[in-house]
Amino acid sequence: MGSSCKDDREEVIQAWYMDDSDEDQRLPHHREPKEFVSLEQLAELGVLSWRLDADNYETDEKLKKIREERGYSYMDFCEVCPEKLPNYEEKIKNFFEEHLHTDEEIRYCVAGSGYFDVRDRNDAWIRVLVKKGGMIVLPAGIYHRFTLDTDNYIKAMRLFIGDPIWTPFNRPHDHLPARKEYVENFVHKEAANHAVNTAAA
Ligand SMILES: CSCCC(=O)/C(O)=C/O
Ligand SMILES: [Fe+2]
Repeated sequence: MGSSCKDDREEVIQAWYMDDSDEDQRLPHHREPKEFVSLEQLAELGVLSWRLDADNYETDEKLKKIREERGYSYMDFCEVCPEKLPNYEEKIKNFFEEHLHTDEEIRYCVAGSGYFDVRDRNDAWIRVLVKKGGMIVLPAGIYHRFTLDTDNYIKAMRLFIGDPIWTPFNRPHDHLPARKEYVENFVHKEAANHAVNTAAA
């Protein structure tokens, strides 16, 4: 993508490095000065993203193609707000515990917004804001967490390959094969690529 051509995903997905303040988790938690993270940098961590037409998800050919290509046979919706989510307080607390899954976490925001925080290669938190129309895939084995923002509402489509397994493994679970594979593919290999590219520049 040329530098003059803005990536339209940036209108619905933005990412930045977080500060380490203990203030309300729903605040943006930008560093001072702000340190944004590009969608390409997220992809280097295995975090994939798309912009889709959230008003027409039933008939959206782009979503259909992604589901077919990536084998996302399962789909349901998760609405996070006190009125709609059973055991809201407990769920919100659990979502924000740092954890990993043994499969991809695939979320497509069809209304509202929320923050998916992911660890970078050096274990720093990157906050990923996903708004209506944003779809992200967190790879199996990446440490992450989720929180609502101050608007307190998200409706997300959840996708999965086959029968869904939602089990979170709270950190530390470094011995799991999914974690070892993640570290091999996205921490070690990507660190080596980065070193080569930096030396060549
Ligand atoms: C917006 S979907 C709720 C968050 C969730 O399902 C999850 O697994 C977070 O890590
Ligand atoms: Fe998760």
